Amino acid sequence: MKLSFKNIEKQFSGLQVIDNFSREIDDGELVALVGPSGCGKSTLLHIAAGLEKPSGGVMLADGAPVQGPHPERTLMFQENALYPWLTLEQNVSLALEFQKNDKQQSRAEARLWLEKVNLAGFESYYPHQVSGGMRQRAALARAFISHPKALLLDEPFGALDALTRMTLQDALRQLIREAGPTVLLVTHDVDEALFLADRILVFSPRPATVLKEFSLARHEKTHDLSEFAAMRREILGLLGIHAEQDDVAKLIEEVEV
Ligand SMILES: Nc1ncnc2c1ncn2[C@@H]1O[C@H](COP(=O)(O)OP(=O)(O)OP(=O)(O)O)[C@@H](O)[C@H]1O
Repeated sequence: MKLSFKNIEKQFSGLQVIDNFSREIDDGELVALVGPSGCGKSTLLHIAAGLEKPSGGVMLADGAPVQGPHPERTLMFQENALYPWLTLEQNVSLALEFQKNDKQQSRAEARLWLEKVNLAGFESYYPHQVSGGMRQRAALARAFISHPKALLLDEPFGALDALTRMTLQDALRQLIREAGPTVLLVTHDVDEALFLADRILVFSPRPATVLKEFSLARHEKTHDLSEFAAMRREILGLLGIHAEQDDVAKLIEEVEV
């Protein structure tokens, strides 16, 4: 699905959050949105999802104006939104049952998707009985089961520790390769953006405008991101973080773990 942001403006009670944002996101492309907290990244995702209406400009999905939410454009949040009173299988299956699919068939398909995200054997567990990483795996299965044409991911792994985040990034990349949706990814983790994205948009503080765009398409990537060191430094610099500060932040993170 091609997503087109055309001269998007957004204000909330006089607060200008998005200022004339225009970009085309190609079918099957993964674009990461990186920027300071509160600059308006989630607002852009909500506009693409049809949850918020722009104050100006137009949002198009495959050339048609976005009028509201649609299962073709699936949003996934950081805090997994699994229902605590349903098992993992029921949670994943629900995405299909909502679309009036046959219940037994939906359950069978949910089991297949849970297997794809390495959760075979945990179908009848409740969310509180599994780890945060496992809950996000289930949330990924639920996001992919209805074969969305666009996936809108808002800090999907932000609440996880660094190691779990990496294994989830691998799982996400594998699912994307198989299913080929267009993906918009909001992340605070520059390494996550470098690892997953074909393109990175770095935003200014509010109102969000694009400071710089980085293309990473056609790179065969691993978690060893040393070939992107210069780009990483530049992105962090645009965000006002200098390498030494970043190292200190990492050190603090390690000490806290
Ligand atoms: N529904 C809303 N009503 C009023 N103000 C809103 C609404 N949604 C967002 N805002 C405001 O718009 C600004 C941008 O919020 P948004 O969540 O898009 O930022 P963000 O870049 O995703 O931030 P973060 O990285 O911290 O999640 C904030 O000042 C926020 O308070």
